[in-house]
Amino acid sequence: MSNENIQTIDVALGQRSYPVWLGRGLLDDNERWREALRGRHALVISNRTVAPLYMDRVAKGLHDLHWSAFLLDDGETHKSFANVAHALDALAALGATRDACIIALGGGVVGDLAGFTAACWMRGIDFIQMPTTLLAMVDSSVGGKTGVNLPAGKNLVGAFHQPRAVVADIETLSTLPDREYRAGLAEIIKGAAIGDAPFFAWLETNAEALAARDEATLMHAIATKVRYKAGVVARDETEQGERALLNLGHTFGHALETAGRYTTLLHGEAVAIGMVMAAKLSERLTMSNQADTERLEQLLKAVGLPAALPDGSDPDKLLALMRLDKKNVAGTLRLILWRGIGHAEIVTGVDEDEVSAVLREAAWEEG
Ligand SMILES: NC(=O)c1ccc[n+]([C@@H]2O[C@H](COP(=O)([O-])OP(=O)(O)OC[C@H]3O[C@@H](n4cnc5c(N)ncnc54)[C@H](O)[C@@H]3O)[C@@H](O)[C@H]2O)c1
Ligand SMILES: O=C(O)C(=O)C[C@@H](O)[C@H](O)[C@H](O)COP(=O)(O)O
Ligand SMILES: [Zn+2]
Repeated sequence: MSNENIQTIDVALGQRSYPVWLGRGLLDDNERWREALRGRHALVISNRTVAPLYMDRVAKGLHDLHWSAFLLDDGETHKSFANVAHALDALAALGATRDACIIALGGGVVGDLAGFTAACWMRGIDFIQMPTTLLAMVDSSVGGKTGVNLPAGKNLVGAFHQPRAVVADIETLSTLPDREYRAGLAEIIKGAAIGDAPFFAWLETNAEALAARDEATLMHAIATKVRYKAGVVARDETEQGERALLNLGHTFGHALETAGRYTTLLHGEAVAIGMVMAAKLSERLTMSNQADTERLEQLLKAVGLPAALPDGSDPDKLLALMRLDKKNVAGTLRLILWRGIGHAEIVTGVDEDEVSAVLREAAWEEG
């Protein structure tokens, strides 16, 4: 297969560096991704929606290996500890040795769970990310955050475990439902909002083309976001500092997802709303201005994302859920707040009364 139009973005982590390949037809290009497989065992983890669409292409590249598949039911609720145990059982049934490789074929749910399974089996084996959603291509497949949810909160169990390669075949996006596609745009907008004001302006100009899935525009957006995230991860792999900025909107967003028992809002939608809440809180704390909040809201709406709290949101419940966020320290809220387009900041000891006031106002506006 020709290398034309395939972009390679490196995640520079010394001996654990890996490529993110981005382009059309990559699932069929097994000569390329087979190099990341070291042993003779492979477990493909996917789900019941994605496997019928794309498993055949991956299977062609595994024909001479000892491999099997483990399929999740579809949905965020299946990113669970119980399913990690089932995936580990599948590795045992396969007779997987330490040189085995897990292939994650699907969206972020599959990728997070497969990566965590890889981190656990025999204290850590290889895995390859084959993201099939926009969100997974621009965010979850890159950077090695793996894990699962608990009923008490999002991603409360997990490990940092980097993949050996990311194979982002944009052809797979042709079957992705619109709502899921838009959810992926939220994580692209997030990257621009945190650290790239010119990219934010470019997104504003190209919002219509992006919403219409224009391929050249989309390729530019995906590559820009992946390059940005790869840089942050290379500088701060385990979130000792700067990487926490990638959590803009997530303390609110994860609380919204958990409050809806992982069934009402998609992750990207929750992050979109969460970013607006973070912007409003930042405005209230005089860190940013109303004009920038409005630009953020406008851009999110322009690509079809929600920007307001869902009907019936309970501010007290959301605040209680935010108290279990992993960024918090010494019992105080540690949030990613905003200095305006292109600038986010980690703020420790945020006053809960201020957070509560923003949530109440937002819930009242919706009610
Ligand atoms: N690890 C990280 O750094 C990171 C970053 C962002 C998000 N996440 C996590 O990722 C998850 C969200 O990922 P997601 O948005 O990809 O959701 P998802 O994995 O649930 O996939 C979205 C939906 O699209 C379907 N699907 C996937 N690919 C398809 C395709 N090509 N054609 C048709 N349907 C397809 C899936 O079956 C599912 O129904 C959340 O759990 C979130 O916490 C992790
Ligand atoms: O890669 C990161 O770092 C991120 O924070 C990316 C987020 O978009 C992603 O949702 C991540 O899973 C959140 O991680 P968590 O540490 O808040 O669980
Ligand atoms: Zn996210």
